[in-house]
Amino acid sequence: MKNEQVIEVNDVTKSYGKVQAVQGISLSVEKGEVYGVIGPKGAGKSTLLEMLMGVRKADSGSISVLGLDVDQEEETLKHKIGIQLQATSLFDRVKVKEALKQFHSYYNKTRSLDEIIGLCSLQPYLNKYVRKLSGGLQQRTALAIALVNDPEVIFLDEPTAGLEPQARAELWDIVQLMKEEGKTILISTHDMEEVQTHCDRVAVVVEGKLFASGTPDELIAQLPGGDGTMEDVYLQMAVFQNGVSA
Ligand SMILES: Nc1ncnc2c1ncn2[C@@H]1O[C@H](COP(=O)(O)OP(=O)(O)OP(=O)(O)O)[C@@H](O)[C@H]1O
Repeated sequence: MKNEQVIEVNDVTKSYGKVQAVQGISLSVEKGEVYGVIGPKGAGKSTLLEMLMGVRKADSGSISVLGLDVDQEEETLKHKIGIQLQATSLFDRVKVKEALKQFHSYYNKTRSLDEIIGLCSLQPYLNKYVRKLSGGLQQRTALAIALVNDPEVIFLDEPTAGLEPQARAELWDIVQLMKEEGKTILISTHDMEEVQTHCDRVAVVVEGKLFASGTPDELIAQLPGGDGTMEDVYLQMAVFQNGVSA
């Protein structure tokens, strides 16, 4: 049986003035996958994710998420996806419980707050101000907020950046639980160890283009000698980008 495609991206481009941030990317993501997006700084990862979330409009090409066109059916889609917002922006002046309740009230279809609090182990922090929490707890709060509408697809843009190992592990534990529930997760990260351990498939974006994609094992098999780690894949790709081995 063919796996269900949850995200289909077809030849998408996006420029900011003269900067061609995304230049003709096509990819597809299956239901239940943890799909990593990796690449050097400025490669176009955030721009790509933002277009998939429907918060940034592509210049050309098409994107369908859960069978919905992200441009035409943005309103419907908003209720079916979860976006991990940066904790510093929207809700850092409120307490964890208040932030959760506020976002919970925006949606018709929701997941029980108690359940989300349990999933994200936030019980001890409910009456603390978000901005006073550690980076890891802020990210967990942001992830909890992304789960309030019980989304089928979850977008995480560098959720573990700057976190210590324990906080990273806790965040990935929640991602794993979501995967086990059949959710589809798209995640950008600069941490190749995380990619190798947790991602089912990976898109390598370099200078706005899809340089390679596949499972971590498939990408590693493409290395000279066919052996190594995702760190080696990343280094190889950065070398390619500098034209050394092109
Ligand atoms: N709002 C914007 N206006 C102008 N240029 C932008 C804007 N957002 C991104 N860019 C440019 O587009 C290119 C791709 O940026 P993007 O943030 O998508 O890359 P990224 O791979 O997510 O980078 P990072 O790893 O640093 O987050 C970069 O050259 C960046 O400077």
